[in-house]
Amino acid sequence: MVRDQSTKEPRRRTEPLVPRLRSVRASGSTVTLVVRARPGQTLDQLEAGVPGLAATMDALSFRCSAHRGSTSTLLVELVMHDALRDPRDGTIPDAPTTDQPGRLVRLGRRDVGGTWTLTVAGRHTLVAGCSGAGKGSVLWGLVAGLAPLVPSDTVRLWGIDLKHGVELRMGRALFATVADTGPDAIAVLTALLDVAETRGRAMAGQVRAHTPTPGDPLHVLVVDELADLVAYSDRETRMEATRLLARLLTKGRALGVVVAAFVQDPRKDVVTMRNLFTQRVALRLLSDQETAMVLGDGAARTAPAHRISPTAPGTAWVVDDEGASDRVRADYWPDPVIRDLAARYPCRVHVDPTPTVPADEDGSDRSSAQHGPRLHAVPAAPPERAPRPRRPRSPRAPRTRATATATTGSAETSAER
Ligand SMILES: Nc1ncnc2c1ncn2[C@@H]1O[C@H](COP(=O)(O)OP(=O)(O)OP(=O)(O)O)[C@@H](O)[C@H]1O
Repeated sequence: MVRDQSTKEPRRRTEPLVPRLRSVRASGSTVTLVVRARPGQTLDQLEAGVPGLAATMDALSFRCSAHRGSTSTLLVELVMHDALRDPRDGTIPDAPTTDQPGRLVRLGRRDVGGTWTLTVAGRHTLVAGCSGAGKGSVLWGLVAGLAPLVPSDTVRLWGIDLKHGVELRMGRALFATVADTGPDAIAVLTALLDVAETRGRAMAGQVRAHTPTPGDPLHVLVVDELADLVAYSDRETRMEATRLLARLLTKGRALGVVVAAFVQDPRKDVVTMRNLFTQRVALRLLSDQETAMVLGDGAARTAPAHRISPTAPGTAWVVDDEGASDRVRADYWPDPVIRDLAARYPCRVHVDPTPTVPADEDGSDRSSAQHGPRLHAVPAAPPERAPRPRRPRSPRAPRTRATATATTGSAETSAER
């Protein structure tokens, strides 16, 4: 028999190579698929098909990762309804979440279920979000998670808030210092660099990572609106702050000196040292370019922070160490709760951001006073200044149910905006 090659060959070549669906599991708001590549297929090819699959299934968002580290099997989590829709208030922790200071700080919820945590120790954190995106929720969640270790000076919080200290002074007693002028901010950065230098010398050849203990703390610098410091202040402050901060970001991590910075506008001319931050959180952003700037190339597709609804402040996208993205929502911290938090966990070391005062020798700051940072440490809580008036805070209830998908391109459309 003569085979008709002209009709059969082309059809065989165009047959799609369908990956094998290994399992499907529904739980809570998510459907989890395990998909195995066929011979010749790669995980990247499988991943490229997930946005289409999610759109077909009307999923709100999706998350994919290599299944148990496999190079041929993909785990796809499709989020079918918005578990993060209703806002939730933060609660003051009674104790640290782990016995490792600065690890697993609880910030809120993940849309695939469970708690959203961040590790602050050993990482520099950049949180970006447009005005009203809810940066305050992430900031106070982070501070609250560390707060139980503040009174024992196992964690020491430093603040820079050049908007007259309006945000950070709400919880002023938690902080060893809050700098609200350019020169004070430079003094704070200089002092923290001194701490890092001193520790670096002491640790050389002994240990590679600092372990916080009472009196020899994990130093966490919280910068509210980074652009005020590195982009919008006077030229001298801007240049010096950028230089000091870049040095701190380069050497501080293993030495127990970390930075958590918050910024509205992540553009390159605003935050030149973006890439020195080792973990990033993208709250609502204004464009897919901003999403890529904060979370990295390709993130606009898998972690579309520019599509977060303005009616859901505190919602963010994060990308973990393995490149998997997560939609999360921070708990909300009303002003009275922040004040209670500060009253419950006051910092007992006051650092006076006046560069002219000589270093303290009384041993109250073993990590830094020995080698004389330019700031003055006293073993007492600072006198509380009356907080300056700020915008009233009250949680925004969502206006409509989110119908958006992270995948279709038409997301969070008319109903939301
Ligand atoms: N997690 C949250 N849940 C519910 N509502 C929130 C949440 N976070 C913030 N909000 C609401 O959104 C408002 C704006 O939040 P926030 O002040 O934190 O934004 P922001 O990003 O710091 O803005 P800006 O840069 O303009 O100061 C709050 O006053 C509050 O009403």
